[in-house]
Amino acid sequence: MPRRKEGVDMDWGAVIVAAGSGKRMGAGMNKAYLPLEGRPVLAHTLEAFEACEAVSEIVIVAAAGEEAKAEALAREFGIRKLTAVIAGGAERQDSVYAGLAALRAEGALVHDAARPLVTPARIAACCVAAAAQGAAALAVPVKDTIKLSDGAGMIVSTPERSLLWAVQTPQAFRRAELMDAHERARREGAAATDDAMLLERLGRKVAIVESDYANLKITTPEDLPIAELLLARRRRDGLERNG
Ligand SMILES: Nc1ccn([C@@H]2O[C@H](COP(=O)(O)OP(=O)(O)OP(=O)(O)O)[C@@H](O)[C@H]2O)c(=O)n1
Ligand SMILES: C[C@](O)(CO)[C@H](O)COP(=O)(O)O
Repeated sequence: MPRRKEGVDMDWGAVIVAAGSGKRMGAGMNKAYLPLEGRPVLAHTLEAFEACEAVSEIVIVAAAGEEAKAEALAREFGIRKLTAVIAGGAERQDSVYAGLAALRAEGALVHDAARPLVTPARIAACCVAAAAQGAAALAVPVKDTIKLSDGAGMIVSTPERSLLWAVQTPQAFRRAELMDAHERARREGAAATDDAMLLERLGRKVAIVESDYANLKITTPEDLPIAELLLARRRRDGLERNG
């Protein structure tokens, strides 16, 4: 059990969800295994959590049939905190739920494998905020003006931009509370594209922790060269993993 960290009064386990099919990337494979600066996207992601002192265990949620591939990758890149590799489900929500069941730590971090530029410092900041406020999520202020549509291509309204945040991962929760929220959503047929939604619908507060725009999600083809450039800039600025 790692020493309790200043400001982080609980131990944290990470659920790294890597069971998607990467349809929008169009690579014909799981984008978690695409090369980024010569190493798989998933390797970059795992290394950040391995390097974060607040994190004591890592569970990888792999696509069915890719469990051995994920485990071999974790071994190749020296991920010693790995405690389980399990099969994900049809939706991201199902994969997170499956990963939570394999986690033991009191605190649960949920992170997209497709966000490889997260840093140990940002992970730790999310843990500190969640330990203090119950739950927290990394996010960045929205830069564009966002429109709500009628679903048929017409603008309906413009939400106040100063109140809008583009939420990222990790998102941090007390594991038992997040598991309960997932179980209630499954019973009630509630779908969620992130985990904070599952607490919001129960009236629970989730704190915003300002992140950086570099913590992008590798989603469409242009995201990989952007991530390469961001990594090169981080290396040039000497930030490496501790930014
Ligand atoms: N059934 C799913 C769907 C997504 N994810 C994971 O959730 C993260 C965010 O999902 P997304 O970017 O949508 O990944 P994909 O579902 O692979 O992308 P697409 O929607 O383009 O197919 C990714 O790390 C992905 O591997 C998952 O574990 N299980
Ligand atoms: C969880 C998330 O990354 C927060 O922005 C996002 O909702 C994932 O969406 P996806 O469609 O599953 O990539």
